[in-house]
Amino acid sequence: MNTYKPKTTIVIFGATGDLAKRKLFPSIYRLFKKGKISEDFAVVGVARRPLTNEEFRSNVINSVSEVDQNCENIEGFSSHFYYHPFDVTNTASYQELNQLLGTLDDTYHTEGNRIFYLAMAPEFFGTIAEHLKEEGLTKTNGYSRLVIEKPFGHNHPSAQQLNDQIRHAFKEDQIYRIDHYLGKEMVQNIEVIRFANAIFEPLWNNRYISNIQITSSEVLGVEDRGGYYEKSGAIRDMVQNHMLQMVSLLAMEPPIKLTTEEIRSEKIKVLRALRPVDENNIDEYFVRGQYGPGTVNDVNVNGYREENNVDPNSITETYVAGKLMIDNFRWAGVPFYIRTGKKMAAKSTKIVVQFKDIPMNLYYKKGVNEPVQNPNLLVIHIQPEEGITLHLNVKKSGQETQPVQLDFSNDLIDGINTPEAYEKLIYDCIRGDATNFTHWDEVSLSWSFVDPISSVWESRITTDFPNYPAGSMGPKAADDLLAKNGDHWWPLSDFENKK
Ligand SMILES: NC(=O)C1=CN([C@@H]2O[C@H](COP(=O)(O)OP(=O)(O)OC[C@H]3O[C@@H](n4cnc5c(N)ncnc54)[C@H](OP(=O)(O)O)[C@@H]3O)[C@@H](O)[C@H]2O)C=CC1
Ligand SMILES: O=C1O[C@H](COP(=O)(O)O)[C@@H](O)[C@H](O)[C@H]1O
Repeated sequence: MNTYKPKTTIVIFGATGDLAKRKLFPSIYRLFKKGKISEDFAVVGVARRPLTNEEFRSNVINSVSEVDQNCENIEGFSSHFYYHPFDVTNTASYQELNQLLGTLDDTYHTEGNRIFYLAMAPEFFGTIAEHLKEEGLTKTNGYSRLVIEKPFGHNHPSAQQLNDQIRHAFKEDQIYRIDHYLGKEMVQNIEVIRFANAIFEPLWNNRYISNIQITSSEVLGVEDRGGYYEKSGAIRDMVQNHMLQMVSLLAMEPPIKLTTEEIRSEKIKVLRALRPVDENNIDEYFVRGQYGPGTVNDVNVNGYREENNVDPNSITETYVAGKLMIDNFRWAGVPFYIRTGKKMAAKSTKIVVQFKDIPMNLYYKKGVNEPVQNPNLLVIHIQPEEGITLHLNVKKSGQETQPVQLDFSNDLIDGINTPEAYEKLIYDCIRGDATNFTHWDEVSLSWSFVDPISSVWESRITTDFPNYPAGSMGPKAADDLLAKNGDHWWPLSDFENKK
């Protein structure tokens, strides 16, 4: 059993915000409840609104209680929380914060270990990082780590500028860029499924795999984030980060060791091998969509253009489907299809690995009654359910076959909900494991891939929007994208409720 319990002070910038309330406080609590962090920890909340320590602690208790029904020792937990109100653009306040951190280092014996978690709007990331260095908050006997939320830039130039700014204050190995998909249990399982199973790795290439499909569909729309989303769209919001991260985990070569450097280095090679898409070939590879009014779960809902803080003539895409080609030896000729969108029929993130048909299928006869040929599929269920399904063919009667499924459901093994992504990522950061955070090179290559696509879309005014009704699985053009290759999206409904 791992008995190492790291000691640290976590400073949350943006401690009165939505992310802190919904994800960060409950995740830190779960680590505390499971005994994964030592009693020697403190959390300092920073934001502008004037709260006392007691009021802040009460907010923490409320937010934890909302997601955790069984809040043992919540008072004890909240006693580790302190609140320090200030405007992060105010230089003088950082010195006061430093004094507080010095006191907490002594009170909690944290050995000067400090994590600065930037849960604030991105325009503050650079300023805060610079102030932390200039005002001496990073100069301690322990470690100083910077956790940065998304979005990391709006495009390559702005991401580069932000990176240069934070690199003045923190070295690359002190920076933990969050991609919360990398904290999901089944995303972390991709490597294990591939590299710990003799039956998969030998087949994991263009000789045996026909195509790989990654779907991340959402039922929710843009909610109250219309202002942000208008400038982002689905390509920046989901493709540049989460979707490309899943592609790189699925396509990377086996790392020589399971170290942060080796794993990241293999992922980076995948991103370097992505076939560039530009104005000359964009329609061959990418499709965009925007939801119109429709019905979700039997409720009539607005279209995107009717949402708050959205331009009534907006051409922002709320859906993207793409065919990604990885031009390397292993994957030449194998399409990686991705699709993601808001206000779709189901909340679901799934990966479907479709294997090639066997060279001569004795059981498949074209002609009368045409039995369906069922390719072998490996389905990785990321969310809401977590597990793996392997689709095989077995004997039905006579010379007919029928598809069957071998299921592994993660709930059955653990017997409890799997940990929140944020809980795992915060724990990794406290322990200094940056494997499930993105290196600058990954961020940079992802923006380089996505930028030409978004600039073409922004420059080409589409008259087609809205082109899919809320509650559907996206525009027809996304089906055509695969049909051109003789492929089709595996319907998510085929994989639901099978366990
Ligand atoms: N919410 C979510 O689910 C997700 C959020 N993110 C990212 O996390 C970050 C935070 O998001 P979210 O929590 O939703 O944002 P919110 O708008 O809810 O919170 C912003 C926080 O920043 C504080 N703040 C704003 N201006 C200042 C200032 N000048 N000085 C000090 N504090 C300030 C606010 O407090 P006050 O007004 O008291 O100053 C508040 O605590 C963003 O980068 C977002 O993109 C990423 C993924 C999911
Ligand atoms: O980063 C983001 O992710 C969420 C989807 O995350 P999930 O864990 O619920 O799949 C998305 O809604 C949001 O727009 C985006 O910023």
